[in-house]
Amino acid sequence: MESDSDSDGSHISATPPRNLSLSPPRPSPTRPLPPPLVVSNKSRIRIKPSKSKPAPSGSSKAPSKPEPVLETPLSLPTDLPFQIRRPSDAPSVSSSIETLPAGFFSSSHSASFAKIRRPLINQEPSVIEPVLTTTASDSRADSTDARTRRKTRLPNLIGASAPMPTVKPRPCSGGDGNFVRLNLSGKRRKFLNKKGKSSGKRYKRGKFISRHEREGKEKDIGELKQRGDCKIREIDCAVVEEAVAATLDEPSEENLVKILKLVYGYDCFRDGQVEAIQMVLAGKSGAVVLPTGAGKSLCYQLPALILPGITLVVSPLLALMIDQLRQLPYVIKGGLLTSTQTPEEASESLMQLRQGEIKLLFVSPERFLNEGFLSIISSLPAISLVVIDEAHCISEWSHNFRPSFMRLRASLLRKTLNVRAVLAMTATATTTTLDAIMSALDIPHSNLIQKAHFRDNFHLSVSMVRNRMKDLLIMIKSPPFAEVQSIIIYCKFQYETDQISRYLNDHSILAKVVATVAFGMGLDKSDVGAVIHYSLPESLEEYVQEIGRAGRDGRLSYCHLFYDDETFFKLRSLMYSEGVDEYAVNKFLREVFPSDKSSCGKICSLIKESASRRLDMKEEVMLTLLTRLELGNVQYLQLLPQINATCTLAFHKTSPPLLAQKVSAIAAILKRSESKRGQYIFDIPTVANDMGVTAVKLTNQLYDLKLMGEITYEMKDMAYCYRIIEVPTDLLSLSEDITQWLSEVENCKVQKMDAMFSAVYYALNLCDKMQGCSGTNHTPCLQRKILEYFSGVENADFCKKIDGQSSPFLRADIKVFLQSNSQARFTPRAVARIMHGIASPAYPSTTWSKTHFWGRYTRIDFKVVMEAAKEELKHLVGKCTL
Ligand SMILES: Nc1ncnc2c1ncn2[C@@H]1O[C@H](COP(=O)(O)OP(=O)(O)OP(=O)(O)O)[C@@H](O)[C@H]1O
Repeated sequence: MESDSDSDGSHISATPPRNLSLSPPRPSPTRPLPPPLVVSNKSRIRIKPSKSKPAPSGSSKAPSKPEPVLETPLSLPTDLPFQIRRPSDAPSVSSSIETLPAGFFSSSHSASFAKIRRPLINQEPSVIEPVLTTTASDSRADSTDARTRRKTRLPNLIGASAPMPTVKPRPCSGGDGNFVRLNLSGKRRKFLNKKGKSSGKRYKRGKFISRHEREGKEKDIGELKQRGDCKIREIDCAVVEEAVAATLDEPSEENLVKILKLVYGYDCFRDGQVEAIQMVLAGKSGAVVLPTGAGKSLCYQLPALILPGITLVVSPLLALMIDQLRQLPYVIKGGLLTSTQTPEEASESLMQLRQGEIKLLFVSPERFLNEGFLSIISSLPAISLVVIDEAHCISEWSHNFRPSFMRLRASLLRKTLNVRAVLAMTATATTTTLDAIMSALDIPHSNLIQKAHFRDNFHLSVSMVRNRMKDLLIMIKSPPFAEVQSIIIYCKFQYETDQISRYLNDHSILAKVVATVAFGMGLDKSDVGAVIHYSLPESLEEYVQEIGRAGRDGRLSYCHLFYDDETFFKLRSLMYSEGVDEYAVNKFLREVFPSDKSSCGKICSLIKESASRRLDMKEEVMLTLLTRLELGNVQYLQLLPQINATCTLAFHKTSPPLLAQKVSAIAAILKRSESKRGQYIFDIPTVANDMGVTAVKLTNQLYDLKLMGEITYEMKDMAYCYRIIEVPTDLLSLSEDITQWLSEVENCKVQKMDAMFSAVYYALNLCDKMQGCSGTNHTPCLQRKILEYFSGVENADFCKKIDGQSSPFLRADIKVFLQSNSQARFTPRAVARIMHGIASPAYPSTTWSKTHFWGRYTRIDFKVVMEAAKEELKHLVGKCTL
């Protein structure tokens, strides 16, 4: 297939290159990179490692009402990129949580809404794995430029009379290659505090902010509201309204361009935007697949302004929602609804929604679990449009599947919520993923708007690693990287970021370390001029998303990837870290469904941590299975918001029997609780079932009693909560079906990893260096590989690093391992995981990495190891749990 690059790739952008030598470093991929240039003060880079802290466990000590919470706010530096990864050192692209940009809550930040405040009591654990970001602190561009070109980021508050920013006309972007206004200041964005001084704080996570700081933040938000009211020149609203009315009557391109100019200051639309906007304005549902940074947000922002009803935007990460809310033009009144808000704040937002003060509402997919939310939303004035941002998260065949996105189906959106049109947007969907998205949302193929998969302003290169750290240092110090304003370095493991940070600091290079997937996914930071992949990405989707953070100003950007076999083997092993066998699926189903056939309607819970260990199944996998049991062909259960399942309660005023006479909840608790040293311990769902109420209702009643001083209580054991709809009659065939599905998902992940390897291998070894490729420029061939991959083209030169070959020592080693651990009951998968050095809930690395077989066979296909383990276990009947 033809590359979509129309040049030799050394200068592929239609727009001017950065003011630097275009010749990239010239090392051959297998030879060391050139010696470092002398680093002047001007090009120093600061690195500051982030510290990952475990999410606080749920506790009833939280002062606010114990409403179950599904999203997790993390405050991270707003001026920094960041990445959330899986809890272990294993990398993962899926995260069922939401994150806030660091520093978002800090008093110095120009926060754009006042709604995120409450400390979480029921949150999913999250671990941040930093992406190392290096940001050159020199300011090469002159300050006049800086003043004139700095992008005005205005808070988008919910107030009805929000004034408009001054809008300057911008040059026509003219296609995929031209993007954001340039930011040549070379200076870091500083967020000013109340006194107009920079706070100096760079990194703070929401969960750990003190009350004092929180109060400061709220004040700031109030000030921002005021500032918005008085300091910014208003656009003539009447003119905008007139243009909107005209466009409603006749949604012609001419009318749309008028609004575009008035509101954004852009002269023309980019490829795909008008079609998408017109489709949505016509009330049609559609899918939009445009490259990273191509301007997908505009495809829903303009309709949100024009359409009479509300636009809901479902986004996978809180950080993205905030970023997008912040970037909304003032005329579009935006809001955000998350379960991190207090009930009062949430109802205030809902009131504003009802009164039409919010036109565009960002929500997380988890919100669609909440019946209260659904009934409120369906009672609202018309929802004109639901937008699914990062829609690939809907599909299990994508690189970033999120079970909660599965809920966003046409049936729910159209039938239950009576939504007029649905718009799915993504930059990274293979044909299989796209089919899955469109079928889930009932979008006809004729309504697919798909443009180039790839922007054309990337200079891509790959090199084989010798000494990765050294190679990196040399690369950062050499042109063109040395002259780029901001560089992101993506790492897979947190320890790598710490190592790199120390190493670069030792070499007089300062850099910042920051984290979360949000920066890999959708954040729009215009001054990133280069991306370095310190480790191999897990898929071409991930690669494309991550390099997509560079060159968003339309200028040529440099993306280099360091490849080494060791990392590849390690990552490929990790693709098997979530897999589950039929044995475990069966055990899981038996735990989920009570043996009592008359349990339909019953509320049940599954305590996450203990179940995960017992079943040797990751919590995310359990959630995926529960979601499938809800949304599969047969609805076996209905997922409810997560709760803390175990409550320990103490009475303070009235004696328990007396209080029980007055309060039915207490009577029910006394019947079901175990008394220990004056405290009453009980299971929330059990008592809720007895009372015929939901777990949330029961906890609300307890909260009221606590406010009255009658009781105090503590809650623990975060659990998935669900109502049984139908008990499956044939558990065996159901587990068979689910296992088959899980195995296909696992194979798909491995194939993605192999495709990533194949593209890199091709660039390094097989490319004939024709059509612009060279030892240091692999743009044409990588582009071709990416395009083939996304179009589902099978190609002959697809190469795998790992085949089905075994090792003569494998069986013998497994035998020795089993004999020396005869006390344990292994499954073949558990053995294979240990041989591949993959930790799992029942076999944590803290214990099992001590065996010298740990990770010994990463170079042998996981399935081959598993087969060998199966054979060996057969010989050890009694110890085998096949
Ligand atoms: N017609 C246009 N002309 C000029 N700039 C535009 C136009 N449309 C959008 N932009 C700008 O392009 C930048 C990138 O847009 P946006 O963040 O919507 O990209 P995206 O497609 O959502 O990218 P990603 O997939 O990486 O999230 C924004 O700063 C936006 O203001």
